Amino acid sequence: MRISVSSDMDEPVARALLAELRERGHEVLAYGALRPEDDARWAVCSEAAARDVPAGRADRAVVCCWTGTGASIAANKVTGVRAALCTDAYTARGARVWNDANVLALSLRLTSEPLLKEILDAWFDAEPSTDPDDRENVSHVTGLETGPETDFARGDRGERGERGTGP
Ligand SMILES: O=C(CO)[C@H](O)[C@H](O)COP(=O)(O)O
Repeated sequence: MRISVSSDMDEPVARALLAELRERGHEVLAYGALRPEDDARWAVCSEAAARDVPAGRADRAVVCCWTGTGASIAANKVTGVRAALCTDAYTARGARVWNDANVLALSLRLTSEPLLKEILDAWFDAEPSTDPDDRENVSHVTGLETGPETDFARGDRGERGERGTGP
């Protein structure tokens, strides 16, 4: 696969991520502090890496910052991106299976190199669920990017449940 990778900090685990992806046979496009002269602000480099996915320049992206939060927020603002901040392998697997996440966000602070490998194993091994309920959730999230607020989100009682009717 071709993977876009960004980090706002030139940390050992970010370098390990590049090396690990290349070791696994992926082509890597680096952004931010991982590329000379690039803009390393977390908002900017995360956006740049994430944009490669819906644009077809990359199959997936991995965006990193110290907490992982800013990188995931920036990536999720890009239309067509479903970015998931993952701090363990179970979450990374779930992000692929249930969320069909196409961007992985990582915390440089929390991700050790052994944990990084576990997260990448889970992230690349898992496939999106074909369960109709899971696909409907993914479609719903995709629709939020441009669509109007749904009755369900407004809290109207619908056939799906009672959300919004509590105290
Ligand atoms: O975790 C982050 C954003 O979510 C950043 O990595 C952290 O805030 C450091 O950024 P800066 O060097 O710009 O202060």
